[in-house]
Amino acid sequence: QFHMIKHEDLTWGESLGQGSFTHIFRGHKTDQRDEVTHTTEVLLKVLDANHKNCWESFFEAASLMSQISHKHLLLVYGISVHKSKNIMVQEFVKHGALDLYLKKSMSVSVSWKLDVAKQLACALNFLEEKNIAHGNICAKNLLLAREGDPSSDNSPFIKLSDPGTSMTLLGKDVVLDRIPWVAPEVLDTLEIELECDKWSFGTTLWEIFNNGEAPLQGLDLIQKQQFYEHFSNLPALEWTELADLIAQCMQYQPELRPSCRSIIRQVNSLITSDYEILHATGTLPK
Ligand SMILES: N#Cc1ccc(Nc2nc(N)cc(-n3ccc(CO)n3)n2)cc1
Repeated sequence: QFHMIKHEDLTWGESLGQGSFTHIFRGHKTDQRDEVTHTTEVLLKVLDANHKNCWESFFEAASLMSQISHKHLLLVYGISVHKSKNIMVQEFVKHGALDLYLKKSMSVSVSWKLDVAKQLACALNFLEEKNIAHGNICAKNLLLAREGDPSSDNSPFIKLSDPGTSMTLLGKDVVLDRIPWVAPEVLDTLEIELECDKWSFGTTLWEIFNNGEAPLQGLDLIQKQQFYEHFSNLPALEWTELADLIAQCMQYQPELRPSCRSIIRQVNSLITSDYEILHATGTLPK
């Protein structure tokens, strides 16, 4: 169910950092189509050699992304296996991960952030309709394809990245370190259900409206575990309606979390609300 890409058709560029058990590089792939050679810029995601046992889950995550296609889901061209290297070949998304982008550019507007939130909600709704749980929703896995800028008022465009190695194969410490993105019930079951993505959506909203600052950043793994044991909540944002939506998503009882339809409706009402107009124009409508 995968397009296999020959290693000799890949050229490697600079390293762009690393994720859980993976390294990412800029690169190119060439393919011959009716005697014409096409060169495409790609992102090469390599599974660490010392985590070879995760290769099924690494490719399973990728195959999830290639079985379905949606404008807000990352395009995976295929995989390449060469000697001990397992490589996922992804479309290169121009502006990279949203968390780094938000940290760098402190000037994105409330409407820009709401636009991104709505796109993520649509991607989750699409996955929910297919009964597919992603399992790793966070700002680091939201990729910015188009910046959108205030002057020409064209809007941002995001793509949801692959979920990466599944929770079950990650060590307990890696799962604990994903607090508060990972839903509390996952710590016991290590099972990813649709409701888990709603919890993570709440955490990601919090990140976006805190300019990419990671929630619970300073806490160690014990303190993170206690955050859940004490049924704690993230600090509420000053925009009450937004804080309410985050609180609904981050309810400890999975069945109480809102449906994606409800999340989209609530994000839409935030978009049309006075607070947004006030922040966009500096004045409230008469
Ligand atoms: N400076 C810079 C810069 C870095 C990366 C890209 N592009 C890109 N394309 C992808 N397909 C995936 C990613 N990722 C980045 C983190 C993760 C974690 O999952 N993915 N970045 C563009 C500019």
